[in-house]
Amino acid sequence: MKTELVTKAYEVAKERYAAIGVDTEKVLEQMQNFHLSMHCWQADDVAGFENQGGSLTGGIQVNGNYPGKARNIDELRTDILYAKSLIPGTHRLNLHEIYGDFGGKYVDRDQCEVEHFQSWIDWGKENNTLLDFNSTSFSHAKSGDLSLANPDKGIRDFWIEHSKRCRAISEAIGKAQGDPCIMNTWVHDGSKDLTVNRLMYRELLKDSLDQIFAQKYDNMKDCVESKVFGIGLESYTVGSNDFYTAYAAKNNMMITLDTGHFHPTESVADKVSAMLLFVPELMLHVSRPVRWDSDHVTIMDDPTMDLFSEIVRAGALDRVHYGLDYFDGTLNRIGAYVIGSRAAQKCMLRALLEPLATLRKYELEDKKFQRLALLEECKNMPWNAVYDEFCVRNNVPVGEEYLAAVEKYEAEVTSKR
Ligand SMILES: C[C@H](O)[C@H](O)[C@@H](O)C(=O)CO
Ligand SMILES: [Mn+2]
Repeated sequence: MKTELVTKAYEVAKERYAAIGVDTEKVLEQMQNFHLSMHCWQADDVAGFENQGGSLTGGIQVNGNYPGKARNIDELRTDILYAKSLIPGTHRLNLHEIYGDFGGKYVDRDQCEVEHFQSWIDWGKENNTLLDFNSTSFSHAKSGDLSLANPDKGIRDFWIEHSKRCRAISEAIGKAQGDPCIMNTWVHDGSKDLTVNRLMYRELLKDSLDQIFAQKYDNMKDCVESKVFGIGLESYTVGSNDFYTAYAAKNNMMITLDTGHFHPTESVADKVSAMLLFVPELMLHVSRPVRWDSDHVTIMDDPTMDLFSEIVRAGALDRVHYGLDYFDGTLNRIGAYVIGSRAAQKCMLRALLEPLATLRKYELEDKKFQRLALLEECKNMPWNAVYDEFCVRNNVPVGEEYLAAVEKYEAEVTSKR
């Protein structure tokens, strides 16, 4: 696309926004400081490099067998860097423990060490990419239906040890990169059918978490992720939303809001202002549920736009971390990264371009018609010209131009796998 065309459209947009009191240059600066934490697991359908040949378990599922998924650490890194080259701005990478550099050996989950992530730390430095981390309770012989809430002490201790080691790894990553590494704890623990022991499992989970989080660190931050249900674990989830909201509030910890982990009609956007009054920060797992937690690729849909608007309206840009979490094996996986990342950025951009001062003035003056009218007109404002300008300034393809770039990589790289 001709840069002059984009610039021309941006200049018009700039004037239109200035007329409603919005400074697009300031917003573009804010967008430059808006960093996603891209999930490493879209590149290989959550397989990882543990080398034990098992299948994906733990209540999650990937559908599709689109050719060209990353088969090893080098392919995964190359794919992620290519995806990043098509997304404006600078972004973090969110690793799961099973993506360690295990050198072809089988390293069990209770044996993982910082050394298995040293090459990731080096890669992050070389590629200007800060890292986040996740413990991994799924896809293991000891995963079963229960990990940290397992009444079997041996299994529970195994997962407690794993989680403690993951926190130590996160601390080392955070220290090395000079920026806190955010570690997410999500365990799938639950029950397919009726259980008469809801309290006992939750007591066990609470006790496990207390043991895991007893050690205090300076260079990592913890977050805990709830879920409404898992596949094959439909009747009960130990780490429900109520459980983790209470746990995080009591322990002054960060909560992870996965947009696919709530009842379909529940507004995740509405949780932002409620939770931020009681927990220090939020981590997002931006996904797209379709009927169930199906982890479809993020798009610019109403729930995602609402979510980002609520963050901006709450003045909470710096209290939220912006992880993505979807895994779709039915389409080009690099394309999936680009679509989802750009969609999240567009939702944030639209939120930042809202004439909030005017809208709030209308609301306080009880001008309901004016408030609604302006909210409606915002949808028609030329926000897309601002996004295009953001792409130009970051030297990445504008608009649909990235399709050709993804196709080229497919032809030259992934189709040859
Ligand atoms: C792979 C992730 O850890 C996983 O998706 C988790 O965050 C989740 O959302 C499970 O439904
Ligand atoms: Mn998640």
